[in-house]
Amino acid sequence: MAQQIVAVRIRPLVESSEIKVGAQDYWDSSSTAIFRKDVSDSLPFVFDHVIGKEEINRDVYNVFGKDIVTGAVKGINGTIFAYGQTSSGKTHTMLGSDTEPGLISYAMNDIFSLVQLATERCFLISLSYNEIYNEEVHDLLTGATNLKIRENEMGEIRVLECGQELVDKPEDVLRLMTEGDKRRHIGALI
Ligand SMILES: Nc1ncnc2c1ncn2[C@@H]1O[C@H](COP(=O)(O)OP(=O)(O)OP(=O)(O)O)[C@@H](O)[C@H]1O
Repeated sequence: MAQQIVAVRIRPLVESSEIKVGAQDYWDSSSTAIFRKDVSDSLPFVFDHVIGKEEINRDVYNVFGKDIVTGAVKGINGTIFAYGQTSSGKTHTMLGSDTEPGLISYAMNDIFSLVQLATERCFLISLSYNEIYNEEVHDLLTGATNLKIRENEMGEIRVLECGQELVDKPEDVLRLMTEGDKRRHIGALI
């Protein structure tokens, strides 16, 4: 049975663009809901989890990513998906920064470590990298545009004819995903 967990992550205000111009933090939270501070009787927006602004990417990965990655190595399909408006923190969460690795780094390290331990099985690890923009699917590895998406008889969603690169170490994945101006596209790991 498919399981989905939806969490909202509250990010700190950004010094250079938000604190400097006097932006305020309007949200209070509990462990599963967020509320507007400035609205009396604000209705709660409820999620499976609220990730507080003090939590770093490693905490987020350990709570939300690790089980999905461990499951994937055992053959269970899994997706980690960051969704949100511009500047909400998708790239920070998935890719990270020079000072803080993102979920993709933690996931890749775990995948390659788990695969090395599973000596009784053989693994082929490949990367596809697609962007959905204005309802169109683009291939960020090959440059192909307007790819088609189809569901197969197993109920799996596939992007048709998208490029694939074989990878044999975690660093290959980050290099392929960040060379050129691709850094801005990152929001999901499937
Ligand atoms: N949890 C966090 N802690 C500290 N800074 C964060 C956090 N999340 C995001 N930021 C900062 O907020 C800013 C916007 O984040 P980010 O670039 O990740 O947004 P995005 O959702 O990927 O935006 P876009 O859709 O425009 O690409 C960046 O300066 C980033 O460093």
